[in-house]
Amino acid sequence: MPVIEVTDLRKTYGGRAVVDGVSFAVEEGEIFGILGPNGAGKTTTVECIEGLRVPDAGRVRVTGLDPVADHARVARVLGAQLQESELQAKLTVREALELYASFYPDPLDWAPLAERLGLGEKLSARFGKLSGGQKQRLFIALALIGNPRIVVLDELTTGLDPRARRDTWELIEDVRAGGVTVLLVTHFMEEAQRLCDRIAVIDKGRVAALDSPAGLIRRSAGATVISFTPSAPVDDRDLNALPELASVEHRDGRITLAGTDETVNAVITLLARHRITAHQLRVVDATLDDAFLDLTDDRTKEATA
Ligand SMILES: Nc1ncnc2c1ncn2[C@@H]1O[C@H](COP(=O)(O)OP(=O)(O)OP(=O)(O)O)[C@@H](O)[C@H]1O
Repeated sequence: MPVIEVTDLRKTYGGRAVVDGVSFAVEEGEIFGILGPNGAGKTTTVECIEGLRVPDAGRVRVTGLDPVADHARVARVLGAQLQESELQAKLTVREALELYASFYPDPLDWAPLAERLGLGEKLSARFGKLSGGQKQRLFIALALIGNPRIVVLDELTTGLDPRARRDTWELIEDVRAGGVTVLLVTHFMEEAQRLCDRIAVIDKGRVAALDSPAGLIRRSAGATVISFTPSAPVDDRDLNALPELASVEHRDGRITLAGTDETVNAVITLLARHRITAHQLRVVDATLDDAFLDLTDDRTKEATA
């Protein structure tokens, strides 16, 4: 059963549709990612789910509740990462954790949570004196302290060093293992690929694609890339006739083709037929990075169309 349902959501600022008919559903217990370029409308979408912005049109439901009309009840099931301005500089880490724990009927024990997030040594430090990464970790702790059914994390690991980022990923996996649904807005492909069960790619206020990370990679035009230096010239007409070919590039005597496994098999057959040897042959699978660029870059779309 979906715990978040967004149907034809629209939000306009100054006559410009920033969210332009977004629909998706997040199932209970999944880690659902929202990925998209800067200004795509991700935060606006997520803040409509949190009840912090009022949609111009469309419907949002969180565990069946309207986040605007039922704000107090939604706040009890949905934990969200705060914005920096929402905490006073003089508050200590311990005070912030105790204060936020007091808002909820069944909060988590804050001490182990702080420890898990590497804040155990910082309990007496004032918020204003924390580093960017420490503030970030405190915001994650505060999003989880109410023991929510759903947690919304926007730019979860921005500002964290690689070690802290990996620790946070493990924490999120533990949180999900405990039955919490996670909605994650991220710019980091590695993070999305590692954590998310499904991803909605949002571009210019619309859902450009919605699939598992592997599914998005498979969908991208050049899911497999083969490159080689041929021992003799290869006719461009033969290359362009290869099945499922997405692109051909010639550089310094090297040929790079993007396509699928079928393209790879066909080019090998083609070379064998002409008795051409493929020196330094490399075959690489596309990454989520490639899929993301492919799904959100107009030039690529125009080129493949
Ligand atoms: N309150 C507002 N008033 C006017 N324009 C806004 C407002 N909030 C957002 N916008 C505009 O809406 C667009 C989408 O913003 P949003 O923050 O949702 O994008 P985003 O996908 O989260 O981007 P980023 O990855 O940069 O955080 C941007 O062009 C932004 O300038």
